[in-house]
Amino acid sequence: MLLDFDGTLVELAGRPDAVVIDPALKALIRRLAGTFRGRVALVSGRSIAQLEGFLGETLEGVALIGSHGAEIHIGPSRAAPVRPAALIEAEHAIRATFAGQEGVVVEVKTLGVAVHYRLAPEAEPAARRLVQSLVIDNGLAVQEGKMMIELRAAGHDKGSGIAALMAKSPFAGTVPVFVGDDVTDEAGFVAVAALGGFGVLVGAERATAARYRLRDVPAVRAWLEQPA
Ligand SMILES: O=P(O)(O)OC[C@H]1O[C@H](O[C@H]2O[C@H](CO)[C@@H](O)[C@H](O)[C@H]2O)[C@H](O)[C@@H](O)[C@@H]1O
Repeated sequence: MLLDFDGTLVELAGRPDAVVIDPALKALIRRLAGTFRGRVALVSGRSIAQLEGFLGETLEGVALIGSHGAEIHIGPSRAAPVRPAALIEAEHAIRATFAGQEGVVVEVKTLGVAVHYRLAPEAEPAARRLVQSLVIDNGLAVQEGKMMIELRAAGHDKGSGIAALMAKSPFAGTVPVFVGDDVTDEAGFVAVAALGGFGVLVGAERATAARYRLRDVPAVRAWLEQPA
């Protein structure tokens, strides 16, 4: 059972650090880790450090794919690329452009820098122009997201992360199900289908590689709460 985080397990919030982790979510994740005997993973665009910050000990027995597939933790095994040096320059350029612009949030992650304009939608064109101009054969790629655009380490996506996870114990030989809501999740839907499993899109109908759909976060949580 492979689960996206923002917009799937937790409701989207105005700012990246404002998501609400309720006790029921922690209890659900613990229960799933038991039900699926360790074959549960969070698959997020967030860094693993961010996920651990939100969920702490709840993640015991849960595998983690972070940074859009670049970081993979299964038990004691840890894999992640080196942070591209170009991210430092990119962060400076982004901060210089949006300094003092109310509502624009710059999120610095282990392997990326994101510009969020959920609270300042008028900043979207400038954010897109800037981020796209900063990819110049420097190991960075543009990642689209909901009301944000990000520069991140190139060469990975949620599909490659899921494929790597599914090749390892205790996931190898099982059928993957991946639940997600965002464009970054589409590569994951393609990957699980190629492995004989299926994707579940969260949200309104759209063109997708997922086979099934759930309406929203409460619908995901209710589905996962059902007895196995
Ligand atoms: O792959 P995910 O776990 O869904 O992470 C995708 C991005 O989620 C976060 O941004 C989104 O959620 C924020 C908090 O609700 C919201 O303010 C923002 O508009 C959304 O795009 C996170 O901040 C990003 O780093 C993740 O890549």
